[in-house]
Amino acid sequence: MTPARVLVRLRLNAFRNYMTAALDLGPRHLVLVGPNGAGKTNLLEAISLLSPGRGLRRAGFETLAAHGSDGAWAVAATLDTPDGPVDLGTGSGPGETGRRVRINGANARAVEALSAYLRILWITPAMDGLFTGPAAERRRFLDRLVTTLIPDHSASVGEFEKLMRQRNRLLEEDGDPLWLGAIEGQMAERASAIHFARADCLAHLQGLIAETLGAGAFPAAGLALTQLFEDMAVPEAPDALEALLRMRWQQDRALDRAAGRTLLGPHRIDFEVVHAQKNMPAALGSTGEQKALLIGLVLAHARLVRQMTGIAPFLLLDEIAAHLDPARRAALFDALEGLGTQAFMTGTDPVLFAALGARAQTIAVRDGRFLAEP
Ligand SMILES: Nc1ncnc2c1ncn2[C@@H]1O[C@H](COP(=O)(O)OP(=O)(O)OP(=O)(O)O)[C@@H](O)[C@H]1O
Repeated sequence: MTPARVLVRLRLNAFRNYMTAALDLGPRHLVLVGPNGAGKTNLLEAISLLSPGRGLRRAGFETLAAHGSDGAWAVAATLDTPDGPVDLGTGSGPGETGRRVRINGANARAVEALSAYLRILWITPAMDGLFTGPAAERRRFLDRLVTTLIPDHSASVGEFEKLMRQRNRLLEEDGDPLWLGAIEGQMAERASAIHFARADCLAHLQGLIAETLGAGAFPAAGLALTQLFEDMAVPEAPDALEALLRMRWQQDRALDRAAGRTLLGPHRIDFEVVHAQKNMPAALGSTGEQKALLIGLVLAHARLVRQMTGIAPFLLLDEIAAHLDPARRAALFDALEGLGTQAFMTGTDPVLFAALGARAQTIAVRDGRFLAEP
């Protein structure tokens, strides 16, 4: 399936170990090969910054400029879309801690504006411990998935957390109850939207995983959010959840004051993944099995994003082939075809990508420069 959206040109300026670099691409997948420290992940990170957020390393924008430069960096891309080419760019000036986004030469009002043109999903080695690590990492992962469906979701999570910190401070200072009530009301509004966005995303994903990835290399996963309330079910209507949370936070003020934090809310939720064929928590799988589960989840999500938004998300797959046996690798490459998207993959050994054949363009990277096909 030929992708409807293709990243045809990428330019980097003073971005990490790239001084100036340009890459012209066709509709095929891209495989970047090179030794450790060549700049493969840096290139994926540059592409990831064409979506809202801090990119696949969650790095501070002020750390992205080439070491020893004046602190300015820029990433620019040309995207072929069904409506014609679109120029996208992002970057920071010297000493800036934020970043700006430009679309077809004009400053965008918000970074979320990028989502009208492309969506991006990624898998990196840092996610290898996703199922065994802390709940906060899984929550962040889930929120990133939701954000590829609902671009404002991450901003809502950020606003909720900011309000919650205000509530915690007010509790500590024994602040005005009226003021507390107002903050709890705003928290409840966001918390309800956040909860239902996460739950809906998992419910849709669950259906798609069973349908498309149930058998074979990427085992079907059972997905569920942990309980929001220990003692009662979540009401089905968003308004009812909002009202209930407002009431519970008001009731729990003394408890939360003693604990020094807000004990109840969407910031405490985890999500569980079960290896359905083995009926076993994902965390008990082998390294390769966990990787396959993660890939299954992300590929199913890519399908979901395409179904719900009409945009097939680009996939950034950093060091993806390393832990997969040859059968799973071949299955991954075949699965990419059905998604109708461009994938960008990295590895130190081109042999691992041989099964892609003519479906991919291979570019060698050395010291922040692109070489011809190896
Ligand atoms: N701000 C920066 N300025 C200059 N160089 C940087 C900056 N940030 C990172 N680097 C360097 O960029 C180089 C390439 O890093 P990158 O993570 O892209 O390597 P890689 O090709 O993915 O390697 P590996 O196979 O080890 O994962 C590293 O040597 C790193 O130290």
